[in-house]
Amino acid sequence: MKQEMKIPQATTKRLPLYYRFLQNFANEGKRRISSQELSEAMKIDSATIRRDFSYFGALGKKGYGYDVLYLLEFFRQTLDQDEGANVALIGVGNLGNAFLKYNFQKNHNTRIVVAFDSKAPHEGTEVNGIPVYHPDRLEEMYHEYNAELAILTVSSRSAQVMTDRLAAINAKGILNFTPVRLNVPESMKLMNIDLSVELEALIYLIRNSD
Ligand SMILES: NC(=O)c1ccc[n+]([C@@H]2O[C@H](COP(=O)([O-])OP(=O)(O)OC[C@H]3O[C@@H](n4cnc5c(N)ncnc54)[C@H](O)[C@@H]3O)[C@@H](O)[C@H]2O)c1
Repeated sequence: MKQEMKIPQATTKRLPLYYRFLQNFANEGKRRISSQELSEAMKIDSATIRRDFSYFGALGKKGYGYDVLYLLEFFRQTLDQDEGANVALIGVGNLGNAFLKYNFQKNHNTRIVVAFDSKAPHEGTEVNGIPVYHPDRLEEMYHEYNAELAILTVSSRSAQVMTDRLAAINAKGILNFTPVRLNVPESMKLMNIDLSVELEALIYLIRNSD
């Protein structure tokens, strides 16, 4: 992202969501939207939306709401939607296979360009048209395919080792699906995705709603 200011991770995570909803509104021909309308569509409270938007400067006007096309352009640039990113997938088991079969590009400019699995042959194979190599070739192929970041779906015992190797080749970020709390250098961005944590949060919401 181009932004230099410190934006909370929770806000960052919502940006692609805002972008998608704004795209829908724009496609419907809507040119103006209030935080209340966005709130109802996205099921996020309007105070959160206003606070999120405030990190990017005063994007809305009182009594007018937000200019949909302006916001869309703003988020598109902020999220680098034009450029997209090349992603490497490390670990092609149950989860990794599902990611290779899911076409990210339908919604985003981001794509998995190369994958690695210890069961793959040295010369490589293909899953859904995406090359899969043995991890012996990580350092060589990561650069060959211009990967910027990695999705980590290896078994727990390999998680830190592969993270260290990714750090050594200056991978910019890791989306970590393993349950391991990874040590990464400061220069590397890390996001952890844990379905059980998300599920617990949902259960909490269900139990505590009136
Ligand atoms: N975050 C979540 O919500 C969630 C959900 C399910 C599983 N997981 C985690 O995701 C990971 C993958 O789960 P899975 O069910 O796909 O497991 P899996 O055993 O089916 O797949 C792991 C794959 O990693 C490969 N691998 C192991 N070491 C490697 C290395 N050094 N380099 C490259 N590939 C390597 C294995 O050959 C295997 O194909 C696990 O750590 C699991 O705990 C997370």
